[in-house]
Amino acid sequence: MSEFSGEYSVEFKGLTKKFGDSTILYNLNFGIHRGKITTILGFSGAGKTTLMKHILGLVDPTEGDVVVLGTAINKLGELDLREFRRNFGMVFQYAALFDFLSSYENVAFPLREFTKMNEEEIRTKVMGLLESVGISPEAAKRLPSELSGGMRKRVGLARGLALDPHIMLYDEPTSGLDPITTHVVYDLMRDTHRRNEHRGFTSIIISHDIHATLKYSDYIVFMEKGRVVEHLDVESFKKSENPVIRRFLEL
Ligand SMILES: Nc1ncnc2c1ncn2[C@@H]1O[C@H](COP(=O)(O)OP(=O)(O)OP(=O)(O)O)[C@@H](O)[C@H]1O
Repeated sequence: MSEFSGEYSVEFKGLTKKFGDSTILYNLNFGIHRGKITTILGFSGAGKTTLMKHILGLVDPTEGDVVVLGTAINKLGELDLREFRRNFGMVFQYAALFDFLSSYENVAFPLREFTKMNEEEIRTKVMGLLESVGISPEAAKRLPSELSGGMRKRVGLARGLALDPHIMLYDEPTSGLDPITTHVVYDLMRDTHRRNEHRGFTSIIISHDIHATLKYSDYIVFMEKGRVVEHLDVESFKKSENPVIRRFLEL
């Protein structure tokens, strides 16, 4: 595991991405603060998911570098990249659990895949993780189809945390949830962050949800058409006079 201690967990250095003739990201230069919650906000098609894919090394920059925990991830070979991805935990839009595995087995999966832990160690770790996200031992035995949407997100979060990642990535983590469950999930994300922030744990969230973003983020990166319009701490963001931001805030 990385002992990285720089100011930014992720740095985009002159990142440009083109698909064919269309430019999707334009010469981005900024850093995502280590130990903080940063939300990437913007309208559909702004390039948020493409940016996230660069952080994970799933797509290569057309120009520039993406430096994660001090390593230019776009320069790693396949094997090193696979190992490096242990630094990340991910929670995607639809929780993306394995349907045929119980909650317990879903959380145990990365431990079986990537560690040499024995069954007893796995049990202790999985039950601790499930407890930390509010999943009972009884619910641990259930299949995802037997859980509510909010509970599936909790299990997804527990699974994302299994390998003690340095960076958690959430792509639209609450889409499809009702407003109350949305806030429960955000509370959980924040609690998870606070429990781990002493070790530089960084949370990066992609969202359209302005209200949750203002409530839960430390920093906000607002993107429009492949460019960063503002990158500010949340209090400064609320006061931004930028007309694009004002329009978004008034929605
Ligand atoms: N593999 C690809 N090939 C071609 N174009 C792509 C590809 N991936 C994304 N794009 C285009 O890049 C632009 C940005 O897409 P992206 O998914 O990053 O936006 P987004 O901000 O995440 O949007 P949303 O909020 O709707 O998910 C879109 O116009 C999309 O069509």
